[in-house]
Amino acid sequence: MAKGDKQSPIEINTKDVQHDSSLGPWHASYDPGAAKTILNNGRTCRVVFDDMFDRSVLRGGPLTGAYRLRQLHLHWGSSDDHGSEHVIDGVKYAAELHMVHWNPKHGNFAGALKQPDGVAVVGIFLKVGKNPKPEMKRILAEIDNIKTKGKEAPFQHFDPSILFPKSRDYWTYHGSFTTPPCEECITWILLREPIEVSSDQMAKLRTLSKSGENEPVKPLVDNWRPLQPLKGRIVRASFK
Ligand SMILES: NS(=O)(=O)c1nc2c(F)c(F)c(F)c(F)c2s1
Ligand SMILES: [Zn+2]
Repeated sequence: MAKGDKQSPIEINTKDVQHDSSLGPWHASYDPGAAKTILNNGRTCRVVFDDMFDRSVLRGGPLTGAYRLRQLHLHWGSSDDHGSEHVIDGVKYAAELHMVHWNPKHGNFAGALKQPDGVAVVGIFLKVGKNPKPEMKRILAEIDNIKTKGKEAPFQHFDPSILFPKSRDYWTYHGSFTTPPCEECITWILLREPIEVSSDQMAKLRTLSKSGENEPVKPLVDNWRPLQPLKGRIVRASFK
């Protein structure tokens, strides 16, 4: 897979993006009761949702049908000047949040990974600024409970749509998981407007360790994949 021609992440050069007037708005209708746990899997910090039914779904935009929210996670750097996976006109953000949804017409998540329309990921850029979004506090407050690899804590009554920026403007393209085995099953929906976090919040994220409880601390940082070749793909924009 990783040698395919639809790999992610990519750099988005906005001069090459094509506005597509047929791209409508996307809609997330999430059930706060679907949130279950937050965990440190040694590679990222992940919030897991109940995806047995269509409780929390994403629809519209470039998608056909309703995609179920399965998990959200983040990628970040060892300092505030980098960390995002996608890069916009050379700009790297401090972090990138991914909300992972899958298409139930493929039966289950494992089946969806094998399909080009199997998975939809909403990507939100995190920018270090002066007025951090209070909604990020809930996730960061849990960091102390999941410091080491394998640690998991209950994470309930959480509606991740509170993390969305004001604007719904997005870029979309077909790509892959950014972690091995990098299946090319993702419709990426990258939001143009970043949300703000504080430098202290980024420092908090960097206190996560990728090693287990009784092992020497190895800071969980720089869990982003390098840019992949565009290979002729078109990135479309929902906005002019
Ligand atoms: N960074 S990503 O492209 O959003 C992304 N990677 C993965 C991955 F490697 C997995 F094994 C997995 F089960 C996922 F749900 C995702 S979602
Ligand atoms: Zn990711």
